[in-house]
Amino acid sequence: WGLHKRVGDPMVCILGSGDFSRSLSSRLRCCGCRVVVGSRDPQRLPPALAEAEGSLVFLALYPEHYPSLLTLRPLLSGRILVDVSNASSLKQEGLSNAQRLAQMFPCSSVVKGFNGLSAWTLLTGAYDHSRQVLVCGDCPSSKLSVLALAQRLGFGAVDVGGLSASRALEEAPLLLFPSWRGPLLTTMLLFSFFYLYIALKNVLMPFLDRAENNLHHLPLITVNQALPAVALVMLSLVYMPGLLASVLQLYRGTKYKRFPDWLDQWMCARKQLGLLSFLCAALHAVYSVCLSIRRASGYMILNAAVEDKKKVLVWRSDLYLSSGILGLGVLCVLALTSLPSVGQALNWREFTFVQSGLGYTSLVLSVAHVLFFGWDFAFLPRAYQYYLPPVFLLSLVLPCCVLIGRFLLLLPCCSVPLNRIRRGWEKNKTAPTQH
Ligand SMILES: NC(=O)C1=CN([C@@H]2O[C@H](COP(=O)(O)OP(=O)(O)OC[C@H]3O[C@@H](n4cnc5c(N)ncnc54)[C@H](OP(=O)(O)O)[C@@H]3O)[C@@H](O)[C@H]2O)C=CC1
Ligand SMILES: [Fe+3]
Repeated sequence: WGLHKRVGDPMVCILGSGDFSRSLSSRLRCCGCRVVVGSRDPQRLPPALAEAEGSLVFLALYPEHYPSLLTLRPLLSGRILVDVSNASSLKQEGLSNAQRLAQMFPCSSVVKGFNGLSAWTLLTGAYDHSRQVLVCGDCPSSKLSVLALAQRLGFGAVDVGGLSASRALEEAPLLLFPSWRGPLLTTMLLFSFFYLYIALKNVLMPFLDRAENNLHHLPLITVNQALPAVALVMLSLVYMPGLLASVLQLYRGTKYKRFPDWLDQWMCARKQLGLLSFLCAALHAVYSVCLSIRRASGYMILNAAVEDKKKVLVWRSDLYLSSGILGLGVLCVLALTSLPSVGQALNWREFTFVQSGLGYTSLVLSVAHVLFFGWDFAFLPRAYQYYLPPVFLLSLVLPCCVLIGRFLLLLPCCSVPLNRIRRGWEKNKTAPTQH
């Protein structure tokens, strides 16, 4: 406490001496607050609540133990009780933890907050207000005290309304990676589609057709054919919503109308889609390295190069590898700049350059990689066996649409009005006239 203990520093009480309590009290002390911790066990810590003059009392215990505090009712009356508990399961019936607490202590004022933070964040989280504490409660002045304390501890503090909002706050931390759900599902669906498609074309059909047994393709070769297709389609899904938004703005002639919800959500999922695309591309690289070691196919191509006329083969396979490696490298940079700490170090211009400019570069490189790979096959009738076009062709459809769309939007007839719209011009509004 030493240096920080000054008259006038706020006094905060914490009931319960577990993980959350320890982390919270350490942060409070770092920020110049005086802290009193009360415990059930008088041996462990003296119950100093009676002499503590502060009005803020954090309840750092599980809600099923709240009734054990009923004996403290006279001491707690008139104070602000901060409920930091989380829901134990989603879609619970009846009152939230905070609402039940408010019923138990009618003479105290209950404020919900801090429950989205982990004990670890409290201990080590940055003091830069980028992490938000959501607070709700029925008494405005109590809420203000808690909001002020959250800001003092270096968090952004947001008032989300009355105590009726507490259920949502209690349930929110239970959701597992909510922003990743859609992108993960998309990845899995795409992967299943491509995997089954390749299995049908290269394993099942040859077996039915000429009893050829290709089952050994399934664990590695088929996976490594599906992965790049997924990576490529996912990457084009990153840039698709931006194009659609531009087209919509052009069509409406204004940027001041909200996008439809699905487009909004899609835009918000771009970072996750991009990172998952990066993951698939990286896995594809690792798989390919393993496969080529196994096959030693490199030697075969090198041997072929000895014969002069086959040099064109080397050219193509080297361009294929090179564009793939470069595309993956650019994706690496993109993934890195999506880390908050790296992204914050860039200014607005640099960030758009990296995310848009480099993003399209990696899309072009990946498309080139696939084209160099498939160029030979594309014109063989054998590639279209069983009326199933090769996977790389399927995986090119969306990326090519995106690249063509992007190119069209760069033409002056689109880019000039689009830039005007981005600067606030509106189609149906004439300039203000002077009277
Ligand atoms: N840990 C975390 O990261 C987070 C925790 N929370 C919330 O904080 C609250 C406490 O969590 P946490 O600190 O992790 O849990 P702990 O189990 O570490 O601590 C709970 C404390 O409750 C007290 N307690 C235990 N049993 C009883 C009982 N039968 N009667 C009365 N008091 C009891 C004990 O304190 P004592 O012995 O001193 O009385 C114990 O230290 C929970 O509601 C949790 O949801 C919220 C966000 C994050
Ligand atoms: Fe590849």
